Amino acid sequence: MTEDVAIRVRGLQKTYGDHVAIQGLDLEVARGECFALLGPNGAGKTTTVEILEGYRPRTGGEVSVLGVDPKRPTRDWRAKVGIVLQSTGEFEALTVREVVNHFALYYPAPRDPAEVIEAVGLTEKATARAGTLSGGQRRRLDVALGVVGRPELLFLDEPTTGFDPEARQEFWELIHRLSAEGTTILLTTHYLYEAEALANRVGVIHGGRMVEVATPATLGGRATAATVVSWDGPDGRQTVSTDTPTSQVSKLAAEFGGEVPGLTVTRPTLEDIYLTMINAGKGEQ
Ligand SMILES: Nc1ncnc2c1ncn2[C@@H]1O[C@H](COP(=O)(O)OP(=O)(O)OP(=O)(O)O)[C@@H](O)[C@H]1O
Repeated sequence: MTEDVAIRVRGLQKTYGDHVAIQGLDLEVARGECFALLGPNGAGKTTTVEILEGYRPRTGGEVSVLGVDPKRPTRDWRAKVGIVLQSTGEFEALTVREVVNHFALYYPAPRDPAEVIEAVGLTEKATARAGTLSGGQRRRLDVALGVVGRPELLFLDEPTTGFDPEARQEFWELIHRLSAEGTTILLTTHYLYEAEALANRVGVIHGGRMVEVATPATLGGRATAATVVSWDGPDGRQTVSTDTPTSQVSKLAAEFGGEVPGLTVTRPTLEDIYLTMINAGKGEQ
């Protein structure tokens, strides 16, 4: 494996009894990259991530994570990998500070627990017992436990589910800081705007297969998709789909002799593109 690849997956297969959850999935994540796995419920995101984390056995295929097959994790490898699971329910009786301090002890070069608690916005709750935290605060604690070991590679499975908008913004800032420090991040999320805010590239999984890998700006032909120009005309709302929105707007401005009433110029969002891809793939299931 070359040094600049953090995760390499070839032909990954996973079956649960008769059910084929992952069928020949390929994935490559570069070191320092933030990569988001997208896909509908049951697509196979958590299965894939947990195989990469070494928590689920695979049925077939090749997997290398930081140069190690997660089937045979070493202690050194475990220390380099940070994990934020979908939810944790232990440590109810310990305070936030005690839990983070406790986790820091497992790692050779941990971050300062107080700084981590601050970074996830839990300083005011540092002395509260974990069992008394709200859902969103609990999730922040999960994130703190994932990053306290200063991981080279961080797995985040739906990290901001239950976060309020402000907490999500703060979390994104934390992820940007970790990215800037060179941490490789593999994230799953159902929030398309979150993938757009954080990820260098996204991969769409559907029915256990990787449908497409691209940057958020180019997924599904997004960069070249037509722009929709809408305005209020004398006969009601008008809409034009065009590859030359600037000239369309200039023409309208000339027609109206200045401001165009109710003018909007929109490109498809990542969510529009994603939903089109997923709906197109439904017939293949
Ligand atoms: N332990 C299990 N035993 C049997 N089937 C399972 C098990 N875990 C997952 N599956 C099945 O494998 C498929 C993929 O599940 P997975 O949890 O990986 O999807 P996901 O993309 O993470 O979904 P979500 O967005 O809902 O979290 C689903 O059909 C699911 O029912």
